[in-house]
Amino acid sequence: MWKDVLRRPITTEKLISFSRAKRTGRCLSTTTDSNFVRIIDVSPRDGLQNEKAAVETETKLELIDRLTKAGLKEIEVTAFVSPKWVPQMGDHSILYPKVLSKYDGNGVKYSVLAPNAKGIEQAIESASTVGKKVHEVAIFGAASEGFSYKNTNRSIDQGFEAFEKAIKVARENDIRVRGYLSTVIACPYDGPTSPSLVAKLTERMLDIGCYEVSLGDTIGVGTPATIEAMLSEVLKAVPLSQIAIHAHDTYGQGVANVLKAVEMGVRSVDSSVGGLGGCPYAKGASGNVSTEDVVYALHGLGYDTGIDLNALSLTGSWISNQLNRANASKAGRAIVSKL
Ligand SMILES: CC(C)(COP(=O)([O-])OP(=O)([O-])OC[C@H]1O[C@@H](n2cnc3c(N)ncnc32)[C@H](O)[C@@H]1OP(=O)([O-])[O-])[C@@H](O)C(=O)NCCC(=O)NCCSC(=O)C[C@@](C)(O)CC(=O)[O-]
Repeated sequence: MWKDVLRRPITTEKLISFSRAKRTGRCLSTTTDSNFVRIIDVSPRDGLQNEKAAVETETKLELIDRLTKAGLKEIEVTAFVSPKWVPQMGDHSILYPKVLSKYDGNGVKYSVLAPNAKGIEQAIESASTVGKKVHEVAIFGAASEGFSYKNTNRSIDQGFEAFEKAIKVARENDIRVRGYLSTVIACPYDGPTSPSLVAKLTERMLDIGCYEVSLGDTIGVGTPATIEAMLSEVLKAVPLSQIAIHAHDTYGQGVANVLKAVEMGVRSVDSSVGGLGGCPYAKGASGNVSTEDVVYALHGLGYDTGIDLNALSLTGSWISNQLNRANASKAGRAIVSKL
């Protein structure tokens, strides 16, 4: 029956209703009407993890402080991954307690990335040194075997075994778990990714206990057309409210891809101030889509993000100077030049 319905011309709005109805068994008639888009700034983690020169913990803390003051409500601050794999995140146990002791209770979510139970246990341990709890953990898997092995030394299925153990630890400690699924458009090692595999793995991540899955175009090769094709398939399997988009800007498509996802009803967007970022294990990947560019476009379309674009742009300019690199955000550069 679903195949018959989907063969007919269909609007995005209808598609989303069908997707929800299929999963929930109820018939819903409208798409999301929310005007608010959640922005999850991942620059202290995804943005910095690939920097060759060591970035001082104090610099990371100031970045987090500036993002907080610019109105970000969700910031991914570090990764409890093996420091042998990602040395740049090796200061997680110093940084995270400092973040929690300064900001815990201010209404902002300071989340961390972890690949396994050990990472979550370390995050819990480091938060407990200042009498705090971990705000949220993000686990990460891939929709391609090549990237899964390069990034985490394990197959997709072995990754899920690790996630189940990790989620058990998170549950026992009352910590919400977000999921990342990388290479949802293509993999630098395996080539194009099938949208139906992305849908299957997204559903699997939700089934094991993630509250949301962030779909990552890790190497930024997607276009609005491929993003739409991928999301259309995913939304046949899972509710829109449990999907986020994580775009990289390698081919300059980042904002267009985010807007396509938002047009389709997605209301959770990952981005990185100054367009910082890239994954050390994704050959050819450049920075994340810049938070400034995304916020500028969303505000221009009448969406609300709760973010002060001037303060955000100054933050992008500041961190780019600190890292001695060009500010990759066009909106950020233009805004700062007029301040
Ligand atoms: C998954 C592992 C650990 C497997 O790495 P492995 O070497 O296969 O692990 P292992 O289980 O055999 O253990 C080896 C050693 O690592 C230790 N270990 C084990 N776990 C941890 C941990 N959590 N923290 C610290 N240490 C850990 C473990 O204790 C042991 O220590 P030793 O006995 O040798 O001293 C490794 O591959 C790893 O840490 N990978 C992380 C890679 C990474 O962080 N990549 C970037 C993030 S993903 C990304 O950027 C994409 C995303 C999310 O942004 C979305 C997108 O753009 O698509």
